[in-house]
Amino acid sequence: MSHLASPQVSLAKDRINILLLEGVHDSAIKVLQQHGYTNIRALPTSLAEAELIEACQEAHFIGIRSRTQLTAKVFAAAEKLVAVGCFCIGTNQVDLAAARQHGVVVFNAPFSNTRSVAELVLAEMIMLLRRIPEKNAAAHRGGWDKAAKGSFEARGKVLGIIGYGHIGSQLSVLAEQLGMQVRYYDIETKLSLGNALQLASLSELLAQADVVTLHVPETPQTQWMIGPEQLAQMKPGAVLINASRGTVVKINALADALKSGHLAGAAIDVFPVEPKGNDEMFESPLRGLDNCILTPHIGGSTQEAQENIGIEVAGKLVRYSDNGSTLSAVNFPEVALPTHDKARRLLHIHHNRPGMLTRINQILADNNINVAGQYLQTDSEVGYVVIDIETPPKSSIADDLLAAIRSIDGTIKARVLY
Ligand SMILES: NC(=O)C1=CN([C@@H]2O[C@H](COP(=O)(O)OP(=O)(O)OC[C@H]3O[C@@H](n4cnc5c(N)ncnc54)[C@H](O)[C@@H]3O)[C@@H](O)[C@H]2O)C=CC1
Ligand SMILES: O=C(O)CCC(=O)C(=O)O
Repeated sequence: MSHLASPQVSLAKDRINILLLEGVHDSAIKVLQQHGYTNIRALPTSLAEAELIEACQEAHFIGIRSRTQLTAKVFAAAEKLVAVGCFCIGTNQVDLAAARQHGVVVFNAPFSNTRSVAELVLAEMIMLLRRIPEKNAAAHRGGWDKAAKGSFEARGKVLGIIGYGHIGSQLSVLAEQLGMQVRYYDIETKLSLGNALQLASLSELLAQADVVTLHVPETPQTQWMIGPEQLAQMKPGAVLINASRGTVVKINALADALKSGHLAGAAIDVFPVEPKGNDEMFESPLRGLDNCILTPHIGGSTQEAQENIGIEVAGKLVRYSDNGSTLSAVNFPEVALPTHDKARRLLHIHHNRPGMLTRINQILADNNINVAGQYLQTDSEVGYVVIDIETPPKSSIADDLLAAIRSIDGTIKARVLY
């Protein structure tokens, strides 16, 4: 087989199409441009599935936040897609398994907006303990509720944190500065910061806390974890905060607990169904309840967080595109790679079956190609091998060699970096 037919088998950067949705911060665009990626389409909103499928046909990289649903159907249609950047923490809006099956690597920003969420929750906690939402609403209507009844300091109160990860643990430290007693429940054993205490069960936490706040990811185990039974276990007059995911709390049950007065208040940032854009009507059984703070999923929406997330996730996309590194990918075997100045780099994503590497190496050997370095990581389903090629020299790896490697049964995707 000749490997000299055509030297150019990877795309020039100006032919790589990048689609950014949901108002991803300009910092991402700057990073991409600084690295030579100029073909960027940035939209302020999310897209519904049919529009998304159309928009994805030509995209090599897509950037989203929490609204865009990247379903198996979208991945099946997005033939050129190489990687997805979630410019947020949560990746539940992406069918990660489908992405992996199509050889699409997914990245996120695991902590850049966590301080913003912790600060918002801290503020809401104080507002709720002081009954500010209903006093504020009354004042807007001309009322003047100056009573101290039902208003409390945060000092000395018990804060119950469900999910003691990046957000929950930062909140724990901030709340202790206010003199609160922190208790938390997590399915993992965690390092307790300060004087925080890990409790053995959710029920114990619900029974003890004056303020309950949720900081868990969306998983099958967290779905509807707070329903009528759990709300009934909370202390009368306690307050609930949810800035995690809308599927964690049964919203009708919460509305009932607020209307009955069993709970004194709530602050909710995330909802089972959220509008796709700023112009779509927000519907919720919580609307109109004065003791409930409603915010439009803005826990992480600060200038600082969005700018940092833009830089972080765009950086991960650039690194994968330029260098092949999948370090910190959420759905893919992680491979950390050195630079490849003196070599061409072949990236091969395949179903994890015995003999894949042997077949790739056989093709390289048949073509008298010398391997300078080889990196392999696999998980139960997918293998990712990166091969640095020193000989033949840079200009002589060609279309037919890549075609031969792509034709190995079990190949999902293969590309070459120059
Ligand atoms: N409202 C907003 O704008 C934002 C919302 N989020 C949401 O907050 C969630 C948490 O964020 P981080 O603290 O950064 O995540 P993290 O992954 O650092 O922490 C999550 C914690 O929850 C625990 N956990 C998982 N399942 C659990 C269960 N069934 N019961 C109890 N604990 C459980 C984990 O062990 C972990 O310690 C994210 O997954 C995301 O959905 C994150 C950022 C912004
Ligand atoms: O800012 C966003 O779009 C989503 C924030 C969020 O929920 C997350 O980071 O998981």
